[in-house]
Amino acid sequence: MTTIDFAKGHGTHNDFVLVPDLDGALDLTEQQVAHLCNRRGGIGGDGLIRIVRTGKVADAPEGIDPDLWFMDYRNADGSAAEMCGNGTRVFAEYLRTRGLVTDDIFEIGTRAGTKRISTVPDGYAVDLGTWQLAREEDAERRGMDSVVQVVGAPSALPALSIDLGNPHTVVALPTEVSLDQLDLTDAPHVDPRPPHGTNVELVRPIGHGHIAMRVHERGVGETQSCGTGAAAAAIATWWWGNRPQDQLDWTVDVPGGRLGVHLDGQRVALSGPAVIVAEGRVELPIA
Ligand SMILES: N[C@@H](CCC[C@H](N)C(=O)O)C(=O)O
Repeated sequence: MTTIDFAKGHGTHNDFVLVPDLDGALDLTEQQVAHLCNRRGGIGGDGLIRIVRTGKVADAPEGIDPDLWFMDYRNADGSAAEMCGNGTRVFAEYLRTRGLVTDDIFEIGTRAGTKRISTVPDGYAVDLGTWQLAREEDAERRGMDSVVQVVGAPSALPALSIDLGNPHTVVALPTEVSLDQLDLTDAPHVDPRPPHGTNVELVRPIGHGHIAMRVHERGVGETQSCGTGAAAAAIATWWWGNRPQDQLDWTVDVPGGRLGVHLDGQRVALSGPAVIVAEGRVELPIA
């Protein structure tokens, strides 16, 4: 029987199983990740983060310092994802509270490249890097590039696809559709179908620089929060509003709390809390 150390943490209730693998010896299968993330048979989480040096990660992108701590992120179904915004803060909290990092500003490796993290009064801010419109020509011409059908909305809704390292499809809800009436049990249907799947954010404007959203995450289902999703939602709302240069700071309310997003040209930063709630040892099922 193999048992491993774990910790459990969350960022605005987007929750993760953290697995320290300080010497890079663990090779978790999809089934083992799915088991650990299972809320009944395992620890439970929206995703799993293995804490390992970049140099020990076979599929780490080139160009990341091999000594940097790497956020090896997997979704609850075991699939690997390029990026997790809330995960970066929880990862940072683990590194700092366990003495693996002592600086207030430091870098980590991710499948979407090196990310810079800073401690801020309410937690951490992470520079998510550059964002792209996934289908710029369509977006510039029509203000949208796809349509989304979500249970609870009377008709298909226009949407904008944004790449933040991982894929997002953002829908601005018309005034007659409330966030509460949507049923996100199943993944919303996105047309055209994104080649690698997508996270879908449903957004409602609340005020100046302030939006609320719900999210259905690729590889997970509906979650209480998604950091890269909050960034995508703020970017899309800003972009639809003709990119006002006096509105670069956004507050994004998610079911699990509140996140901050700062836009800076083609770059975007995310801020919010991070909490470690438990740690222990858990038995790993045979792969
Ligand atoms: N919750 C995360 C995003 C996690 C990855 C996502 N499900 C994907 O597959 O891209 C966040 O806070 O950004």
